[in-house]
Amino acid sequence: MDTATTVNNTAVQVSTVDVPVKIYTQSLCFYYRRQKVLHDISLQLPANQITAITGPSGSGKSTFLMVLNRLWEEVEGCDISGKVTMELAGHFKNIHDPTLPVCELRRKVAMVFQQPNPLPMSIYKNIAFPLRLAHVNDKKRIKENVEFVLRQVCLWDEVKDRLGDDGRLLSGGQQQRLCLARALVLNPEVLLLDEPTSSLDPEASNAIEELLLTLKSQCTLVMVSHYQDQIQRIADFHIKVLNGRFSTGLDWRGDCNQNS
Ligand SMILES: Nc1ncnc2c1ncn2[C@@H]1O[C@H](COP(=O)(O)OP(=O)(O)OP(=O)(O)O)[C@@H](O)[C@H]1O
Repeated sequence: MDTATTVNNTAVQVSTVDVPVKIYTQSLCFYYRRQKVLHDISLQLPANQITAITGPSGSGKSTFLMVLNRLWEEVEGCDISGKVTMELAGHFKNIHDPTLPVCELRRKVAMVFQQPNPLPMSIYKNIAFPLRLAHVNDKKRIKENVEFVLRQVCLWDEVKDRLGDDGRLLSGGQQQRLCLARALVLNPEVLLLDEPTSSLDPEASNAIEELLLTLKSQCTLVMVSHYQDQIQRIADFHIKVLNGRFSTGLDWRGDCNQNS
């Protein structure tokens, strides 16, 4: 592995390779009820790459993901300082800019959680719901999109005859793939993944890893993972966290071209 050396406003330079930046954090700190759990994080996340975040339990990995789509604002007693800038629809924006409504940010920055969280509605509606929220009303288009993303996450064959069943009746692994499909249906620019394969069997896990590699062409992936072998297989960059402090540079997988 190589280590990132220089950063400017448009690219992370890793050895002799320049990689465009999608997300900057500047002096980012995060507090739960005044307890500081993220400490002064300034880093750059490369566009259209998979960046893996690893670290011991409780070190702040999930909290960092929640900052990137402002999900922390739904949790009582939290506070933040510093700045997060993201390239969205071709423009760099402070994600806390009042001109960027949080619902619009979350459409572009989707998240899949460690614990699958299907909505209390049918399998079909779980996927159609975000489309409806985004004012997509064309039933044919919704149907096509639902099928497309369910195929993408290798769930279509298992659920095509029971699309009206409650999503919560699926197995844990199926629920995880359903939630990934729901995250993908609005074509996010950034996909945040918190242990995306932790509830999957090896076959489903391999299929999802393959999918994540293909998604690099359409979005930037930031993935928390405890699995070193998974990081070796699919991540391009690697950031380590310890007690809310992030390693200063990105470790770059020298053989990342294998995953391009
Ligand atoms: N809602 C909350 N209120 C108070 N403290 C919290 C809350 N959520 C998380 N924490 C604390 O913040 C710190 C970081 O938690 P976080 O969930 O981000 O860690 P993590 O690295 O993702 O852990 P894991 O690998 O176990 O999922 C921990 O000390 C945790 O106890």
